[in-house]
Amino acid sequence: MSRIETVKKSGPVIERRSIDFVPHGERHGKPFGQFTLWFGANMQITAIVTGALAVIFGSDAFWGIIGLFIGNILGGTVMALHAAQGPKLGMPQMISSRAQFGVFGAVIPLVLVIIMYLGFAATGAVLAGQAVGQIIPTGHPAVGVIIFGALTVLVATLGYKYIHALGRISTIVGILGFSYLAVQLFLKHDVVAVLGVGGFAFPTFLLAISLSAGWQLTYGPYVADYSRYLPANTPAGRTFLSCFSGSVLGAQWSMTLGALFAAIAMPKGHEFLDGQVAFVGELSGGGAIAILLYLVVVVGKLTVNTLNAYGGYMTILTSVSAFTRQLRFAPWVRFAYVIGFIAVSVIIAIAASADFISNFKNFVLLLLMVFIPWSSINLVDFWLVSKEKVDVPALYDPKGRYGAWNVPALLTYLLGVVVQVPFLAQSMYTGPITPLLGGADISWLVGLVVTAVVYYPVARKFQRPPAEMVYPIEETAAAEPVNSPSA
Ligand SMILES: Nc1ccnc(=O)[nH]1
Repeated sequence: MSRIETVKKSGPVIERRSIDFVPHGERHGKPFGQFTLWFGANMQITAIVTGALAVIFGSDAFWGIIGLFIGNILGGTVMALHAAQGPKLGMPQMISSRAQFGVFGAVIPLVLVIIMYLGFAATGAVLAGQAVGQIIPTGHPAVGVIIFGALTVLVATLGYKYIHALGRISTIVGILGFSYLAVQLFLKHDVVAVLGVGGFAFPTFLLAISLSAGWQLTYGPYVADYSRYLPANTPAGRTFLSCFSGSVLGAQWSMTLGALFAAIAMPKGHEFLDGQVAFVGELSGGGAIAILLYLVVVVGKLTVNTLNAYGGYMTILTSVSAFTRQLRFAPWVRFAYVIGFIAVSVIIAIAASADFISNFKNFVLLLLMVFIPWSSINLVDFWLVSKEKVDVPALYDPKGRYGAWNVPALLTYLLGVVVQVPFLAQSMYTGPITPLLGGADISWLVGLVVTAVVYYPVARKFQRPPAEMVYPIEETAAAEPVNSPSA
């Protein structure tokens, strides 16, 4: 038992748990914490870039903003349905997907998710590194990236409590900074003049919806990680609403700014695209205010990048522990994994910052394709088939209820990936149906719906969910959830 004692000795400063079940006695917090974390995580420059892309790819600013809003609501619903699982599960989302795919089978979506987090961490570090470079000019872009990476390692290593604290800071900083930007935008530019000039076009409207829906869907694999310490009897509706409203409002605010930036900068020749971070500084009017706005950029990116690092390290641990069968990990193990993960992202960021925008768009839409079916299978199983009941010990046992490889689920997953191919609109590949839709990529919607419709009867036939939630043995001795939702 020496391993567990090492964990305990480190005290409460650094989080003790990783992919193991959070006992009811350690549950704390209120659903409102979901709002601030996800609002803060979305008040960031990459969301601004995503909003700008809607206009750059041809949407009128007004219709682009409406399309982005619809996409945020659709994608945000899926994302918050994952979040609402956290208090019940008491553990990270990706380990719970062993309930659908089997203890080894879950490794397939896990590896893809790890690559996605790495990509986000790398692309995010490029932008945040630029902002750090504006605050502390060294002449070497790599220095900003490395400083940002070090900050990410710090917060992700401290863990859950500090990540939520950063979310609260980021919410306040984001509201102040983004309000200032909005005011400057309206004072310096004739914003109303750029609205509605392009008219409505269905393909570009669909594209705007897909961009923001895709943005929200990327949070699915890790959003429940940040609600897993909430008391198990927290009403799912409250977790859902807090998370949903935070993520949708934060993203919509950022994306609206982005769509307007792009609409205004475009006639003068893609200014926003040429240097997103510098554009924000210029809009602020320069000087001390610009420095403050660069700080706003760094804080927003730090929040979401910490989620990438923390979610990334737990996903890697989940994959590794399928084979090693280890259950608990000491804080130094987290530190080692987080540092390894961030080091790789920093190296990619330094090596590959050119052509950032087009790579970013392709990257998000391409990776979405491989885990949209994961999202669909997870949600259908948890909410409709297993009906919120999980056998927690069996998640750690390839010979248990969930087995090693769940072949029906894995085949459905494969189908969910393949069915999207005709609908793809990628720089490397455009599906045969895409031109009929004017070039818009709706593969995400096809993937979500087809996978859900196929998986439901499959799961009804093959899944054997427990009649009641099964907790680890040490928990069953204790009474059921001890904290009230408002504790
Ligand atoms: N899931 C994410 C979306 C956007 N940016 C990130 O860094 N991560």
